[in-house]
Amino acid sequence: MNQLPIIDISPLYSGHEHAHLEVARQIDSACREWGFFYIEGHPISAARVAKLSDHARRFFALPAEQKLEIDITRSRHHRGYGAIATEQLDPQQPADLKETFDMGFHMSAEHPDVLAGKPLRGPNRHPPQIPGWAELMEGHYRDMHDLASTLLRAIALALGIERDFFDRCFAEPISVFRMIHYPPRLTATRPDQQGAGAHTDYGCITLLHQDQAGGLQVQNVRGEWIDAPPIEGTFVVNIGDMMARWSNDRYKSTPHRVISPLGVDRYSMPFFAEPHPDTVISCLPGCHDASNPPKYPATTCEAYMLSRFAETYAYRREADAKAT
Ligand SMILES: N=C(N)NCCCC[C@H](N)C(=O)O
Ligand SMILES: O=C(O)CCC(=O)C(=O)O
Ligand SMILES: [Fe+2]
Repeated sequence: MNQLPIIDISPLYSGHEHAHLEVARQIDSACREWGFFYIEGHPISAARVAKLSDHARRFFALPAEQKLEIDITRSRHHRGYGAIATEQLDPQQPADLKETFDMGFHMSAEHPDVLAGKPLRGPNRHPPQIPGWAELMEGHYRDMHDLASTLLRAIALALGIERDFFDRCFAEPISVFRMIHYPPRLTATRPDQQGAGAHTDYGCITLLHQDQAGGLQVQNVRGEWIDAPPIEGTFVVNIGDMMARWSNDRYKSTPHRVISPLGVDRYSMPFFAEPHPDTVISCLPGCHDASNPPKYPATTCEAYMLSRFAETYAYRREADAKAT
């Protein structure tokens, strides 16, 4: 009831079919009961995580005017730096006390999607001040994509659908890798301001690395907030709203939030796995039958994500209001 499952996924890399099935079964039951679990036995090295953490610290320590050279609110493709209070994940609360760096699947200016002006498509915008930044981040984006794909193949196995079903949907994805810095909580001036307000994620699955500061909380079935404490060497994985919808609510998209610690900075690194924008999100085979018909009309990944972004970003609401 108060303890998220921890799943060792190393058998997914061993090649034995029965071992894959056993891990798939564990992931399936965690997604149905919690929509949240930890993974261990993944291939992302501790050295890689340490390097990324060091880069995050250096980036967020840059002077504000340098970070704002890649301001996400001036990006047509939703990439770059988001200053404190750019996002408001819980509309009942003040905007989030966090700053972010977002990157996506890099597309050059000549790619047909970019030429066509597709909203989430374009080149990444990396800070030039930190040596080796772009190479590290682009390599990590590919590795996180591969890790998400491995988990999605296990989910396909659990659902009894073609093993490469999601691989096809996740070619040229709109997945985002994000770095987040939460400054220490300010109880004196803003006692109610949270690091990240209560929310559910929008996409399919999120793979989160958190540092040792703590502060992530997840809602259990009784609606109580429980801690999801840092566990060295793991990622916290959770289901997003698009996957809940795709799976006809077989899988849960569970509310979570971040209460920033007092007196210490917190750093986290989520990877939001989201498919190709044209992917049709209509009830997955294996998730409906005569007694359990599809609950949601079909939509596309792009239409769904854009509708959700408008809720989170004040600057997008203003832009949308001007446009209409
Ligand atoms: N595909 C993109 N651009 N995703 C951006 C990340 C949005 C974060 C939000 N908390 C979420 O749950 O998705
Ligand atoms: O930073 C964290 O631990 C969680 C962040 C989160 O839930 C999000 O950005 O969607
Ligand atoms: Fe989240």
